[in-house]
Amino acid sequence: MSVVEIDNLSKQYPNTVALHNVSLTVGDGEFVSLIGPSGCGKSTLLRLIADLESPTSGTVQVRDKSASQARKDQDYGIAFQQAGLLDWRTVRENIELPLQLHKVGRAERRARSTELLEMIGLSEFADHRPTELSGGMQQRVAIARALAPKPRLLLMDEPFGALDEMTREKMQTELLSIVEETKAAVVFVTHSIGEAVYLSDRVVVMSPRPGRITEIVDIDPGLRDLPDTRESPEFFAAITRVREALRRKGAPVDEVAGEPA
Ligand SMILES: Nc1ncnc2c1ncn2[C@@H]1O[C@H](COP(=O)(O)OP(=O)(O)OP(=O)(O)O)[C@@H](O)[C@H]1O
Repeated sequence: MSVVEIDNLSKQYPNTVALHNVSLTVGDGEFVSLIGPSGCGKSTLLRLIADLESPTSGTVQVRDKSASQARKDQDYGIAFQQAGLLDWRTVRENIELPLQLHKVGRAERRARSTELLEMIGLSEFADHRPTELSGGMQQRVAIARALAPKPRLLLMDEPFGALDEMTREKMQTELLSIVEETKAAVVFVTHSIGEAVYLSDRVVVMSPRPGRITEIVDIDPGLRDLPDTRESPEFFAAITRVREALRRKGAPVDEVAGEPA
């Protein structure tokens, strides 16, 4: 079953065609990364899925609903580069915020935030303010907040972009175990080829002017189970495949021979 169904989506700003005829399906529990040069429309595509923008033409469906209905129903969690936590609320209160909006009762909210705090390893910081946490810790809280209502879909726009390399790798590993546990599908925007390869089932390669999908690179699901994935020749081979796809900037995916539309 598909979680996101994007059909012939175009987005035109007054001076820019940000996206042109983009079609993409994201399956249940699938991890899909969007990668491409600056300005190719990655964030625009994510914002259209989240109904934070309206398309010029084409459609987006989230779990068989229109994007706007899915937003009203809060069918997805969002995490962006800036953790975007509310400084006047404690860490626990931040995590509970979407549950409050869902009108979940106090006891259930507390139980869920306790479970999530444990999952992200920050139980002892429950009553701290976000400003007392490091960038990586804040990012973990933002992810826990996005996961609180148990969404089947997570939309993430460079959530680890501001972190140092070591914290970033740790967060990537944590994110994978979190989505494995919650079975959420993820649409993930990144500038890092390594990050895209490490996390994804499929890497969607985009090119600008007009923004479109040029190739989709499948990543071997066995890659993550290798003893030291990031050091393995298989990992570097996959990175090379994505890098070459980025260099090709070829025809849209439905015109690339042998590629599915
Ligand atoms: N609100 C807006 N008004 C006008 N043009 C916009 C707006 N938002 C984005 N654009 C344009 O649309 C194009 C795609 O922008 P978008 O932010 O989606 O790219 P991106 O691939 O996410 O870039 P980056 O990797 O630099 O974050 C760019 O040319 C940008 O200038």
